[in-house]
Parts: sequence; structure tokens; C-alpha cells
Amino acid sequence: MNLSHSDTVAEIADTAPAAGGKHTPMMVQYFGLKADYPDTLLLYRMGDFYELFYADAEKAARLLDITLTRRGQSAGEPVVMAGVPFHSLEGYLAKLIKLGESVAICEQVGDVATAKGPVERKVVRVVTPGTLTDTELLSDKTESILLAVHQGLRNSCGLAWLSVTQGVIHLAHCPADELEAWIARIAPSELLYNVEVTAAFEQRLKTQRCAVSARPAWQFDAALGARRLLAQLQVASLASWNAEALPEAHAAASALLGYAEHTQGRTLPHVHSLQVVRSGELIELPQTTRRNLELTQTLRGEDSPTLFSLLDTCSTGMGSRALKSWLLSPRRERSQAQARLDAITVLRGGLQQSLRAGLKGCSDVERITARIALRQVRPRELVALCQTLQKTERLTPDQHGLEAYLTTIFEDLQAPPDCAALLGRYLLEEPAALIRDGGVINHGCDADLDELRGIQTNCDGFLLDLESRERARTGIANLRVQFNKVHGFYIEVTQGQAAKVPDDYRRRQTLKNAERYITPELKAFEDKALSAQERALAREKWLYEQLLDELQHFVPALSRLARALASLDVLCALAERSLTLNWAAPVFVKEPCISIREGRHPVVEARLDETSGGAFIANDCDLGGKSRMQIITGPNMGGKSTYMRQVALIVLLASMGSYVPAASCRLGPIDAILTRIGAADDVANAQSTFMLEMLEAAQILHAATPHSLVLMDEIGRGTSTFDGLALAGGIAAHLHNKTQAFTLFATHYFELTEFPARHHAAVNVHVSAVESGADIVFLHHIEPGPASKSYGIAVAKLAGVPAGVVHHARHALAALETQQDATRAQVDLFAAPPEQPSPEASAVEKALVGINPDLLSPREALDALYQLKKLAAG
Ligand SMILES: Nc1ncnc2c1ncn2[C@@H]1O[C@H](COP(=O)(O)OP(=O)(O)OP(=O)(O)O)[C@@H](O)[C@H]1O
Repeated sequence: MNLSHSDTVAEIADTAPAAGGKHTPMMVQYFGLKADYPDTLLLYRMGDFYELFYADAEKAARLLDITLTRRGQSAGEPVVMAGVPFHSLEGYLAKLIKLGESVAICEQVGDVATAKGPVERKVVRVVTPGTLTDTELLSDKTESILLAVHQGLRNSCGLAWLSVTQGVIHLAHCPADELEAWIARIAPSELLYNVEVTAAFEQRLKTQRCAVSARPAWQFDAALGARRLLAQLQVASLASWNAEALPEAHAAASALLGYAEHTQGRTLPHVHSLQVVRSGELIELPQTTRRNLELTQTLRGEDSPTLFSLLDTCSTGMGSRALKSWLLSPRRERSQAQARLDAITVLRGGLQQSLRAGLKGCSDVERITARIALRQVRPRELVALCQTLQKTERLTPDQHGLEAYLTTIFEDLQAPPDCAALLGRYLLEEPAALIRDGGVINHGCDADLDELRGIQTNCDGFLLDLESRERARTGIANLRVQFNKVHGFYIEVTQGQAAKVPDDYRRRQTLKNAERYITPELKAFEDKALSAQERALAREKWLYEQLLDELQHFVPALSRLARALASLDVLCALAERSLTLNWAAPVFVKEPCISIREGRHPVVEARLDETSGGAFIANDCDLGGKSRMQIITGPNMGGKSTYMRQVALIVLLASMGSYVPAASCRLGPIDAILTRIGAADDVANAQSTFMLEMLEAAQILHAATPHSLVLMDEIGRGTSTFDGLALAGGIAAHLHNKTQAFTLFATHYFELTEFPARHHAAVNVHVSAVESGADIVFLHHIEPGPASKSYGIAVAKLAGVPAGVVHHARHALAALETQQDATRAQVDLFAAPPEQPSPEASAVEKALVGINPDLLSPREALDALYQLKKLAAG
């Protein structure tokens, strides 16, 4: 029985002996279900609609722009409701999830025909931003990650995260003050935390750019988490992952797995691998660096042009997602990067083209496998999987002697035997979109189904056949077998012939001129035919479930195959990019250095290419040994930022295991890429440009080491000239003397070009430009030594600032320069400041030093307190 939207009102009322302010039985059922999902929009199935009630309805009406109505009565009040048609659910879900909402979907599970009172209903799945599995709700190129954070003792936090469509649980511990950096790196879509955390901690989490959900405290239990992990991974110990001594992460994992299972309505059989991420293993790439280098988003928040959009020529969504993860998680230790480079080198030798042709059209095996495990997979996804399995069998190259990494990939690429055959046997080549509609299971797969389908298609043939057989048997030449909706099938015999009917004919209806009969054979056929369609559909659903059961055995092999396909896809894309864009293999060395010949900024170069904006000017960069810091000067628009960014991008590309846009590159160990480049006011967080600039600078000064690459672009420009210059000088000196990081320091303060004279590891370089008359021509070439002058006014002229303003500025500049020459104080910007006097300890502080609280009795402690108060007063 399907109900229309207006019928739902009738159902509310029908089931409603709502006397005396009591809720109707249906609303009682609704409230019972809603109680389990207080913070989640509950979509309550009623016939052809999903309805929301009361506060949920008001919220949904606002968010989805759907009509809010008041219908029927329950508890003496009209019921506030809003609904969406069941066939448009996906579109509305996508909208709600994008807005960070979670949605519980409640279906009718009881038999509508036999139900007394409201039909039984159950929440069958909960869709939340971090636990999406539906291909239509997910972005192809981005993982949807669920993260649980546990605030532990001693300032330590436990993290556990996973993508439900991926099958790997990640664990980590971090100091509380590094939490934001970790969250930024993990980039979750949804974050879970213990409802009992401190208000300050909760506030920190709520400012993250993702949906946050508070979960009950008991779910964050370390022992429960460890047990859950063991059960999930089906192992007796976590030792092989070195994941035993991580109680805070176990507590987070407990909440993570509990929530993921709760949303899917089942366990996660495809999640069977674990990875412990330890700070110190990855190259630091703070959020500012990702933003400033435009790795996956432009500064304006667009997806392209970015380094990722340039690199991503992957053929599959899982390849694109793997590429993004390689790019954002480069490891300090370089053996993995070297293995990738070696594989790319082999693929460049010609294999890459045929493999890419083979990869084209491969389906997203990773997500399909997860959806098989969660029993949510759609028929067409399985057909696509079947085709991909057949393709991968042809992917493995004939040639032997591939290097180790590729050999492993091709081993894992072996499709699980019999899986494609199973799918081919069960499924039509072009099945219906949903099993609910039937038309999915192949012919010849199941005798019962074939017979049921046969009944539907061969109905007419059977009746004609029966008619001729019965005419022959009875000798009644005008006997007819017919059907009508009221009486079903019957054999019609004219009154004159009625005496001839055999004994097994049972009268069904008497008309003026004819009798209508039914026979046991016709009755049996009728039963079959009338319910054939329904039974065929039920049989198809049952067979589909059987298929899902059988597919479960293949899940581990399919997960392995998905990983191998994704890695091969990335390697082929990187090989293709390196050939098309003329990139070179970097060389990793032990000594600390960044040594680049003819480096280019890949994204700027590609844009110049596209717009025929001229050739990109390649530049060298040598950091290490005697020069660890470059002070970069030169005109605005000269190419300082481009140069600094390209060095960082080349270091990052090499570290992930890609060829690089340069003629050659030698790279020593790198532990972080830290950047301070430009800044927009963060009005939302009430931070000024200058405050942000200083915050970022402070973070860099704390985090950088001699193995870090630091980019500082025009530090100090957000405040007055003297403040800014003094700060820039101080920061440069700290980076040079204390941190000793590889530093590219672009500045407009000419005074800073004196810095290298006093600092042995710093050198001046400048971007070249020439003046022709009053105009300026940028050469974009990095040359040794400081810039000879500033070209701000020439650049302003180039930008179209009115001639009058430019003229005025030239005069003002001349006047200022004369004045400054006359009065310039000889301030030594870079001299070390006098030691900070340390204030003398007070009497109270001195007394405190002598107290050991662990050795005091309560009485002695009280005495000590009085003593201290006396000292303070005196
Ligand atoms: N090496 C290069 N070859 C060709 N064009 C370049 C090169 N470097 C920069 N450009 C072009 O010059 C433009 C300005 O470069 P960039 O932003 O790096 O200058 P800048 O010196 O940092 O300027 P500002 O000081 O105003 O920030 C780039 O957008 C690019 O189009």
C-alpha cells in the first residue's frame, strides 16, 4: 500500500483515538523512535513520503525550502510536519549533509496489509557527514573522514579516524596544543568528542570546519576500544602494528567504531587494517602551508588551478584520492618516495601509456567493495565491478623484471578467481538501477525465477495451448479460455454445450447464455500468474541477498585489488605528468641541502602555457652548507613569491615520490615546510592581518628545525615601517642563528639586504627587472646580490594608477629620500639585544622553593600556608 502526501494526514487521524490530549498511536511510535535520535533529523516513512515532525519539520523546511504544514491532530494540537517524496530522497539528503546535518532514515518494515495500528517502523540507517557511503553523496576525489578525539590525562589527546568506504583505522596520540594541526591534516568531515570534556576543549573543537557530535562518555573507554579493535581486526594482539600502548587512541577508537556501526546499522566487515600515525614520521605541512602553496585549493577556495588539479590525470576516483593523500602526507623517511620514483621511472619507459588505456573506465572498486561489505551496493555498481575485474586480468604486463614496488602492485592486482564469473552469472548486463524495481537478476541464474518470468511472458501462449487442449478433450469447439479482473481466469462454455463439461470443471459464474468454469490446472495457473510478478520481485531480492552473501568472501581480495589499482593509477598519472611537463627525477642525499637546477613553478608555468603568456623563466636554488638563508629583494610582481613557492613545491613533490619541475634536484632530509605568505584578515575569528602574521611567524619559530624549509614573504608589512622592519630583522636573526632552517626570506625592507654582511649563512638574491624609460620590464630571473632599488611607483603605473597620482608619488618619494638620508639614525638592526634582566625572586617565591608538598602532613601544610601569607603581607 502506498500513501500519497495527503493520505498521511488520514493515517495520523485514522490511528488516532487521541482523546484527552493523548498522542495518536502513530505519533507515539514516532516519539519512541525519535527518542533514540535526539540530535538527528528523523525521516519517517509514510507511504510515498518521508515525513518530518515538529522541530525537525521546522528545521528541514528552513534548510530544504519545503512547505511546513499543520495537519490532523495529536495530543489535542495540529501536527507540524514537512515531507519529501521518497523517490527524491537522495537529492534532499545531499543538501542536508552538505549543511552538516545528520539524518536517520526510518522505513516501514512491517506488513502494511496486516498491521493493526501503525505499521512497524525501524531506523535502517543514519547518514552523517563523516560516514557517507553512497556514491551519489560522496565526492569522487575526496574522502569523507570520521574522526574521534579523546582528551586524555597529562595533556595528551588520542585520535582515531577512518573513512567508512576505505577500510583502514588510523590511530595517533598528540599533545593537546597540537590538536588543531592534527585535525587540519586529517581534514575530517565529522568529529566526535566526549560529551564530558571541558567547556574550553569543546569550544576548540567547535571552531573546526566540520560537523561535530558529542557522544556519551562511556563510549570513550580505552579497554573497550582495545577490545573493539581486536575484534574488528580479528587478531589477538595489536603488537604487530605497534599499537598497544596508545590508551587515549584506543578510547577514541571505541567511540569511532561504535558510531560508525551505529550509522550503518551493522558491523564493518571490510575494515580490517590499522595504521598508527606518529608525529615525526610525516613532513610537517601545516594548514597555512597547504593554503599558501595552493596544494588542493586556490587562495580563493577553488579546486583549480592547484598543484593537485595539475597532477591529477588519474583515471579513477580512488586514484585521485590516493594521489591527494600522497601529496598531503609525505614521509620524512624517503624509502617509500624512492620506491615510487623507481616505479615511475619504469613506467616512463613506455608501459605507462598502455596501462593508462587499460585503467580508463575502471570503476571505483574501493567504494564498491565497502558497499558490498555494508550490503548497500547497487546492481549497476556490481556490473561495473565485474567489467573492471575482467579488465584488470588484462592489465598485468608480460614483461618480467619490474622493480619491487610494481611487482607487488601487479601481484595484488590479480582479480579474485570466480568473482567476475559469479557476478556475470547473477546479474543482467544492464540491470535496473535499484533491486526494489526488479529486472536485475540474469536469465538462467535461478530456475524458479525463470519460471516466474516465463509465466509473465508466456501467459497468452499458455492460455491458447490450454484452450486447444480443452476443446480436444471436451469436444466443445467454441470453448474459450478467458480472463477478467473481477473473476480471474475461466473457461467459458455456451449454455447449449454445458452438458458436455467434464467432472473436474467447477462452476465459477452463470451468465444468460454461457457458463464459466475453472479447472484445477487453470486455478493453479491463475495463482501462479497473478502473483508471478510479485513473487518474481521477491525472488530477485532474495537472490540479490544470496549474491551479497557470496560476495562477502571476496571483500579482502577486492580491498587489496582496489589499493593496487589506486596506486598504479597514481604512478601512471605521475609518469604521464613527468613526461608531458618535462620533469626530472630528484635525487635524495644525506647531507642537508636543497639544490635545484632550473626549477619552475608547475602551476604558473602551466597557466602561462595555456594563456600564451610567454615562457616561464627557470631559476636555480642552492640552500645548504654555507648558505642556508636567502634574503630575496626586487620589485613587486618581479616573481619573488613564485620563486619561493616553486622551491617548496619541488621539495614537496620530491618528498611524495614524484618527478619535479626542474632540470635536476638534490634534496637532503626535510622535516617540515613552513610558510608565512600574505594574509587575509580573518574577520570571522576577530584576528587582524598583523595578529595573524605574528601568530604564524611565532608558530614557525617554534616548530622549525635545521631540516625545515621556511618561506617568509614580506614579514612585518602589516604594521608601521619601524615596527615591521625591527620584527623582520629579529625574525631573520632567530631563523639564522637559532633555528638554522633553510630559509627563503622575501622582503621590501632594503635595510635587510645588509643582513648577509653580518650573518655568514645568509646571502642576498634579487629578482631582476629593467627600466625602460619610466616603465619597468620584469625578467623574473633570480640573480645574486640585493636589488638596486624599489620599483613600487613603476609597478603602480603599470597597474593603471592615474598619471596624476603617479606624478605626485614620484615627488613625494624624492622628498622622503632626501629627508631620510639626512636623519637616518645608525641603528644596528641585527645586533643581539642585551640580556633580559631576570627579576629577583620574592620572599614568598624563595620560601616556596623550600617546600616539598609530598612530605607535608595536612597540619604542616596549613602552617606553611599561614607562613606564606605572612611573608606576602610583610
Ligand atoms: N619565473 C617566472 N617566469 C615567468 N613569469 C613569472 C615568473 N615568476 C613570476 N612570474 C609572473 O609574475 C607574476 C608575479 O609574480 P609574483 O607574485 O611571484 O611576484 P612578487 O615579486 O612576489 O610580487 P609581490 O612582491 O607584489 O608579491 C606571476 O603571477 C607570474 O605571472
